[in-house]
Amino acid sequence: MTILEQLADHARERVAQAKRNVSLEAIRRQALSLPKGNFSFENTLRRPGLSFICECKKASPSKGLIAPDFPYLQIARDYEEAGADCISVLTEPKWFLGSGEYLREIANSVSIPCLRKDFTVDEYMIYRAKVLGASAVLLICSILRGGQIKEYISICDELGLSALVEVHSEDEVQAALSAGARIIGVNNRDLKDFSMDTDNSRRLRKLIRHDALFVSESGIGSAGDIGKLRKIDADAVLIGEALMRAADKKNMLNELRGIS
Ligand SMILES: O=C(O)c1ccccc1NCC(=O)[C@H](O)[C@H](O)COP(=O)(O)O
Repeated sequence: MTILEQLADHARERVAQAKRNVSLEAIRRQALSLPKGNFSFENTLRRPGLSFICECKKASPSKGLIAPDFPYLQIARDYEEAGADCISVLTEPKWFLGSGEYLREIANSVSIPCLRKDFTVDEYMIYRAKVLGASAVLLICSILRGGQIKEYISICDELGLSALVEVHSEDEVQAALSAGARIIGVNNRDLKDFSMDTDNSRRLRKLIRHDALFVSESGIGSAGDIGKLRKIDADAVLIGEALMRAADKKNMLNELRGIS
């Protein structure tokens, strides 16, 4: 079983457990009772220039423990102060050591949009994301069927949340576009074997022109990487590990943004 299949299976178990405490109908009602979101994540990415989505990630399947000391609120505030456009918060508990509570607290403490970074396998997780204060959720094409991607985008639309639809191959770009994705994230990491190829963004960029916003994800860690992504007109970059390992995150983000 690949790590991605294990992550998806475990997400299904988490959802089954959560439903024993709060039913799907109850979480749906709770989410719909909140003011509808205003698609702030998507609108932020639509602004001219390259947007920076900065990630709060304590650990990962490929790297193990990345940040033994993880003052997530301070990290999120530092990102915002240093000019991050959005924050990505890992909520997966087993491999990433994330938590929904991190997302809730961060979303309450910053004024920029927050993405719930998790392995969405059930509509329940989208309603929960809204309740936790997220402005966007991640939909990974390779763990969803085409019909599910479309259905989940329409649930996001109902709630005013943005959907970042993640792809790794040409077929997945087509699936994302057919499902009506308005934001497509190209992952440079192959989530089945962890191999990294930052050229994947350049290759798939040609297939995503004006139909959707283009986000390059993973393995981005230098001003040189950012320069290449500016050249292909990426709308946004999603950066995790390079920032998490930097002792001075504000300084690192400034360097990546080209601000000295
Ligand atoms: O990061 C992993 O090891 C990983 C393994 C399996 C599924 C997802 C994984 N990462 C999630 C991400 O997509 C990254 O956290 C995100 O794109 C940032 O990547 P990076 O800048 O390389 O930390």
